[in-house]
Amino acid sequence: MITIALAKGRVYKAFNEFLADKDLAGYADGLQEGGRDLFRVVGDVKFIFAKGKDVPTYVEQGVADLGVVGSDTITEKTYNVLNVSELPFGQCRLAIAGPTALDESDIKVVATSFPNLTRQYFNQNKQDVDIVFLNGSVELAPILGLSDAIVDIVQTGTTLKENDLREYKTILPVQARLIANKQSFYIKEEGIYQFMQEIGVV
Ligand SMILES: Nc1ncnc2c1ncn2[C@@H]1O[C@H](COP(=O)(O)OP(=O)(O)OP(=O)(O)O)[C@@H](O)[C@H]1O
Ligand SMILES: O=P(O)(O)OC[C@H]1O[C@H](OP(=O)(O)OP(=O)(O)O)[C@H](O)[C@@H]1O
Repeated sequence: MITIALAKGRVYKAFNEFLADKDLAGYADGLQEGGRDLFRVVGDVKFIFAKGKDVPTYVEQGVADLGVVGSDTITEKTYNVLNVSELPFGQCRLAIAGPTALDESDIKVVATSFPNLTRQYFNQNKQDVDIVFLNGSVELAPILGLSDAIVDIVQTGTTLKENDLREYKTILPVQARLIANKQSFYIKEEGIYQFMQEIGVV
C-alpha cells in the first residue's frame, strides 16, 4: 500500500474533479467530499487529508510516500522531496497587485503570505521593499493602507477586480504537483508507478 498526502481545500477539490473527468470512478467515489475523515483507504492507496502547507513535511518525513500540493507551497520553502511531475489542475499564478493608480516602481511595502518568493522577486529587480506577512485576505492590506501592494495568488482575477485592485505582473505560474519521499520512490516504486499510470501522469 502507498500513502498519499492530499492538500485539503482547493487542491483536493481540483484533484477530485480531475479524477471524475478521467473516469477514475474508484478513486473519485472513494474521495467524495464530506465528513471529517483524516484519511481514507481507496483500493491500495491510503489518502491523508492535510493542510496544504504541511503536505511537503509529511512527504519529507516519510509519513506519506507521495503528496499532491500546489507548486507555490513547494517553491516558497525548500523541502527534501522529489518533484515527480506536474499535475494538470490547480492552475493559477502568484502575482503582484495593487491599486489601479499605483506604479509598480513606487511600491515600498508589500503584504503577502509568500515572503520568500516576494523577497526573491524584489531583490532580483533591485527594488528595496518592506514585506508584511499575512496569513490570508491579503487584498485587505493596500485597501486599509497596511501596504502599497500585495503578492498573492490570482486565479480568475475576480477578487482583485471586486476590490478595485489590478494585477501588475505575474511572478510565478502555479499548478498542482506530485511530490515523493526520496526513499519511498525507490522502495515502493511499483505501487507509485501503478498509481501514476492509473491517473495518467506517466
Ligand atoms: N484561487 C486560488 N486561490 C488560492 N489558491 C489557489 C487558487 N487556485 C488554486 N490554488 C491552489 O490551492 C492552494 C491553496 O488552497 P486553499 O486556499 O484551499 O488552501 P488553504 O488551506 O486555504 O491555504 P493555506 O495553504 O494558505 O492554508 C494553493 O497552494 C494553490 O496552489
Ligand atoms: O483570482 P481569484 O479567482 O479571485 O482567486 C484569488 C483569491 O483566492 C485566494 O483567496 P482564498 O479564497 O483562498 O482566501 P484567503 O485570501 O483568505 O487565502 C487568493 O488568496 C485570492 O484572494
